[in-house]
Amino acid sequence: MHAVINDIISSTEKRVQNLKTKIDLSMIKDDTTNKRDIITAISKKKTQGEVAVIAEVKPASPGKKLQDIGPEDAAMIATEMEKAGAVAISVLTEPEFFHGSVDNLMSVRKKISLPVLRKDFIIDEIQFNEIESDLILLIAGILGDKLGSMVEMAISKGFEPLVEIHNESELKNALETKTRIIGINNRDLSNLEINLATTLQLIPLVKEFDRNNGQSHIIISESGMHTIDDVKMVVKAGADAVLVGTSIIKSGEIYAKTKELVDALKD
Ligand SMILES: O=P(O)(O)OC[C@@H](O)[C@@H](O)c1c[nH]c2ccccc12
Repeated sequence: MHAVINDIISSTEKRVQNLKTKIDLSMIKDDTTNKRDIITAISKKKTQGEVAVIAEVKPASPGKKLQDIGPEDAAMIATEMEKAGAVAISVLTEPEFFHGSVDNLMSVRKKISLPVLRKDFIIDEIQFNEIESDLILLIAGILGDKLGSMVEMAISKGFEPLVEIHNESELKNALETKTRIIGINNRDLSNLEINLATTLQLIPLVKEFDRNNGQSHIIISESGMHTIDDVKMVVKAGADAVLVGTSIIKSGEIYAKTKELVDALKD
């Protein structure tokens, strides 16, 4: 792990300790009734010849500020993304390194009707009780042996888990869990470098597993995509959806940039 990731995990451990003193167990929700389904939404995009773009409300990444985003701005940005045809919205809730907040997520989920992904560093089940979302990110490289049980707990709490992996051994671990969605992160958490070839290399392994086991995972390519060509490349390789933050936020034209990527397959 890169030093920054270790710092993020330490900071998350403190947040979790703090949550444990604050969250009353009676607050635990297992509300599976009003969840928004991303799997159907993704297949619908495909039949329309559009790219399933999960657009991310991302105020910063470690050491790089993008845009101050409070709850009102988050809702406005997400509304533009929804209008432009995004299939789902990802909202950063990690406060220290990504300047996100659970208030941003709450505000977004109230304003729009797309499925919402909670983007954070989930290391303890108590975090499932912090806020409601449709999907929740679980990072294989961080959870290690705990991945399978965290996936099951997330499901029992009504979340659709999105398990993020970056290499073959993390993928193997992910495929042993009950997750239906695999996110291939093009960013290597050990050096923070981006390489879109990660997606191209790992997709065939998922497909092979699915063929041999009669399963069909949804594959999302995550991070480092900026252009129509980037998106086309990973979709042609078999990605069912793409997760894009930085290039949409940095463009300053949320609607236009999101739409450009949604329409990447049209000419
Ligand atoms: O901003 P980008 O390069 O388009 O990437 C978005 C998303 O993939 C990235 O924010 C991300 C991927 N995995 C994460 C885990 C935690 C926080 C953030 C992330």
